[in-house]
Amino acid sequence: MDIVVFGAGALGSLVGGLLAREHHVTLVARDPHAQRVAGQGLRVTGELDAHVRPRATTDPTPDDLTCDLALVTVKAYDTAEAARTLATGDSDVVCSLSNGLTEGALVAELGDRVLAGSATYGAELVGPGEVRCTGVGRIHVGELAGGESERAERVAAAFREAGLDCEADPAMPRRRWEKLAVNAGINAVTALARVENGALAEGPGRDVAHRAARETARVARADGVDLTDDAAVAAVDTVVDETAANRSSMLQDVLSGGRTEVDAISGAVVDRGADHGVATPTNRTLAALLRAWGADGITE
Ligand SMILES: NC(=O)C1=CN([C@@H]2O[C@H](COP(=O)(O)OP(=O)(O)OC[C@H]3O[C@@H](n4cnc5c(N)ncnc54)[C@H](O)[C@@H]3O)[C@@H](O)[C@H]2O)C=CC1
Ligand SMILES: CC(C)(CO)C(=O)C(=O)O
Repeated sequence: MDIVVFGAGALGSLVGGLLAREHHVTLVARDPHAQRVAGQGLRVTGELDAHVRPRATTDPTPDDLTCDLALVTVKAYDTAEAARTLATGDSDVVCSLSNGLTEGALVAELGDRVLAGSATYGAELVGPGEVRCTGVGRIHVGELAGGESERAERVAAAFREAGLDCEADPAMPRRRWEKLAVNAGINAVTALARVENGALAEGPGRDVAHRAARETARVARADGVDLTDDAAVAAVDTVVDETAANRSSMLQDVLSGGRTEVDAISGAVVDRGADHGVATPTNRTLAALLRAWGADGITE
């Protein structure tokens, strides 16, 4: 398969690097990472080990973006710009693995080429040309509206050929909301409390994460998605357990002084809740604290 990974930072470099073991992969990244990958290849270290030579570019032409599959792995707030650039090429299918509710921005530019996706692999960019796998997770792809999908099956099979754990999921809307509940709980609380995911296995952080997840499930149901409070809480507990040693991507953002995805995660739960008249006091508080940090954040 010809695959473009748009936004090859931590997650995109890990997934793109693993896909390059079997497929023709182009990473759209920023320098110095892109330059190092183009010159010396990409090293995958940590829980997985590979040295691959995908193409890498900072400034893709429409030809570079013409492919069987475009994977979007930018931060949620960069999705709209990524979609506008991808629209200059001719990709058969576009699938985002970003956290948060980002599909709207993709569909606005790319229409029915868009599939939904979610990933629970853990990735950290060590430096130019090297990405560390901090957790072997799973990828799901499927139609935005749900249902069986030949093209999602094709994408999942291509991922599996390259040794990634990937399934096509006919219940993608529910899975997306479940992942949102996980991120609303884990990412926001670990970023504010400055703890690894495993710290939410017990204690006061666990309770806040559960409240945020239950609120997200209530909003999901108001949005027509069948996600129970218990399922959302169980999903948080499972991810806490499976990724105990991970620093969530939002904690990594806070520690590096970067921008967080608060608008697409806690903020999206609050906004969708308001649309449906569902109260979301925990997510509202978490979003306000994250935005207060973002406005004037201390990183040490
Ligand atoms: N890192 C992780 O373990 C996981 C991350 N995610 C989600 O995946 C998404 C990406 O996360 P990370 O990889 O951690 O972020 P990241 O910041 O490491 O990677 C995003 C990359 O996209 C690049 N980018 C953005 N716009 C670009 C453009 N126009 N041209 C070229 N490059 C561009 C940025 O320079 C950056 O390197 C987020 O939504 C995150 O929440 C989901 C699961 C796990
Ligand atoms: C699954 C989880 C919570 C892993 O840390 C994640 O999605 C993230 O860090 O953004």
